[in-house]
Amino acid sequence: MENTVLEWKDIVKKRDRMVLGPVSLKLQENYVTALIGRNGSGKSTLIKLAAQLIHPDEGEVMWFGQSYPHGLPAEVRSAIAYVPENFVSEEDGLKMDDVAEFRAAWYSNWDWQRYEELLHRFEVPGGKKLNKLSKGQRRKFEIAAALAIRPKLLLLDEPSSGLDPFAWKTMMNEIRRCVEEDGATVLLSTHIVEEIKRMADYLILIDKGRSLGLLEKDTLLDRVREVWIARDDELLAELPGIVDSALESENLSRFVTLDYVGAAALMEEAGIKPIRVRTLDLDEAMEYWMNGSISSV
Ligand SMILES: Nc1ncnc2c1ncn2[C@@H]1O[C@H](COP(=O)(O)OP(=O)(O)OP(=O)(O)O)[C@@H](O)[C@H]1O
Repeated sequence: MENTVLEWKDIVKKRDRMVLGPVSLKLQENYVTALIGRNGSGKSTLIKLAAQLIHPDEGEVMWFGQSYPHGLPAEVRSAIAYVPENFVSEEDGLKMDDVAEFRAAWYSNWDWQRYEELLHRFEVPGGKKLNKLSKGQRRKFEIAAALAIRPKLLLLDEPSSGLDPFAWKTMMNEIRRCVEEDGATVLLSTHIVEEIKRMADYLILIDKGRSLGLLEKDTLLDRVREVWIARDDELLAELPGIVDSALESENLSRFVTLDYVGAAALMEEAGIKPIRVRTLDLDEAMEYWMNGSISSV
């Protein structure tokens, strides 16, 4: 049986102009899950709850099967790395190495070799104060420091923001390495389809503070198809999961279904063979999902 590393259980968090939740979601061990959704939908709020930077108004967050409403104990906290979207200003005037020393003392699994190696690969100049780093360099430092913790749970809020393409590729490889070699579980919020394609095993879609569910990426791709058949309006009206349809010519219909297995079974029953079937790209499939068209499994 798979282990649950993180769980949001009936979570409600009230924000100025919106309410996140109720949300119930679980992350299984050793997978990468991408949080997707429009700006302001609640992705960072969910991640901050997972980092216990904020507390829910209702419900509870569980880490490794337990809730800690009065604060994460040191051994649990030291298994969790968090790279925020915006960095804390209290550390601005400190030198990188001093911040690293501080974190090394705090996190029991801190790996100096990994930290140095990552800074070298990211080409971040050593010894600088954090506020003297460029935005991308600062993010590289934070990613290196997060990975140096050798976390069991890695929380990344839009990690690629401001990274150059070389650093972006290094980051993606290193995150996968962290999952494959260290058995880490990763949650990252992103707007970048390529990042989801390359890294994510699962997707969570957040829309206006609500979860539209958690789907395996491959399941999403398997479900959605664009199909062309000889015109049969009666059959088309019965097919499941139709989200888009058009008459291409007098005798040719085209439709998109979110339940291709169900649609194919009905077509077979009716003795209709599709003329053409197209698998959608991830960004197209995600767009249908975002439009509220697919429920989670
Ligand atoms: N500290 C806060 N206090 C009050 N409201 C907040 C706070 N932080 C965020 N919000 C509000 O909560 C909502 C969700 O914000 P959140 O940052 O979680 O969205 P997001 O999905 O991460 O957005 P983006 O993709 O733009 O980063 C927004 O309406 C935002 O204005």
